[in-house]
Amino acid sequence: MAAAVFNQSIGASQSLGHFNTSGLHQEFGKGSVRLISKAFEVDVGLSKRGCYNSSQRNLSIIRASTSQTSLIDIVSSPSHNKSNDSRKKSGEAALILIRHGESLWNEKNLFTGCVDVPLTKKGVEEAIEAGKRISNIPIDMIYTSALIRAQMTAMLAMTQHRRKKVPVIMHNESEQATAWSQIFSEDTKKQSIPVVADWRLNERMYGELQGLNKQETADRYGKEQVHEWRRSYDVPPPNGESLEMCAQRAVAYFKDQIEPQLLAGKNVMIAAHGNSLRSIIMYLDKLTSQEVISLELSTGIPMLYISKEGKFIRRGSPAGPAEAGVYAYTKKLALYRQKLDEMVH
Ligand SMILES: O=C(O)[C@@H](CO)OP(=O)(O)O
Repeated sequence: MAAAVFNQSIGASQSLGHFNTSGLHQEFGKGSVRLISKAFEVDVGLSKRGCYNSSQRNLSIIRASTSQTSLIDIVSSPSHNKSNDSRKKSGEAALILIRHGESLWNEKNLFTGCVDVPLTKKGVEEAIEAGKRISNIPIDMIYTSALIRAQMTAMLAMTQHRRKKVPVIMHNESEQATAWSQIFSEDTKKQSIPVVADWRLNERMYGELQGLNKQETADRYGKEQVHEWRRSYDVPPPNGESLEMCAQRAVAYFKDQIEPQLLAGKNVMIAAHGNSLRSIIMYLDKLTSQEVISLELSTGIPMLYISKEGKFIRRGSPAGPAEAGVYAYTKKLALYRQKLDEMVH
């Protein structure tokens, strides 16, 4: 069984370039928005530089990622695992990015930014569907923005996870909040996934456009002006954040808080927003400020990266929970899948 699963892993690696491009194109082509060809060009570029090549076929066996230290320790100090770094240095970790499902203001075509509106029923369904797609990928840590649409998406997605660990929101806004939300059972902690909510993953602050209708704004100020506000890299909307400004805080947060977890071998899911995730993808995929302009993300579609030795390898969007390729991205994930299967049967 292990050999069979591993062979699938090798196969998935060999056909990765093709899978990635067609998988993403299909996924993003279906929706109202899509991931544009620029990103594929970057994919090919990475492949040419060797990131997707032989190292993929030579994956070392790594511990199944079921162990956890104290949730509070991990969250209060992302560098907590530094002492384990040498053991885990050659490790890989999964990074899942999900843009929240459709919100009530997406539905009304309003500029939303940092206004905190919930998901629509369709958004709820998208989040559940996203959860099915990643239900076999191990998750040790969850990061969301401070906004309810991202938090709902993360929580709804986790209702579908096969491992059935409980996502627990960390409260460190005050000493009392931290003390009052402690868990006193090591077993229960092991069955929990810490969820860290931070404003630095919030949607870009849209300034005086927040609450305005996108179409009416285009009619009033012109299509070009609105496109510049929405998609240029460094032109902010009136009194709001440009993508560059959004990237400064979102990518800094990713580097300071999330990357150390990945380097320590923790599998991470981030549920966030169109523009905070575009900034993070710009960093992961080394997109230029020109290339990121045409990067569009669909609501509720999970995107998987493998973090390996400080590099990020884009693996596209898991097509469905039953698809072998989803589990066979790396030997570690294949072994994890096997463990889950053994638990069920
Ligand atoms: O309104 C917003 O907050 C964002 C995301 O929905 O819009 P845009 O796609 O224009 O960046």
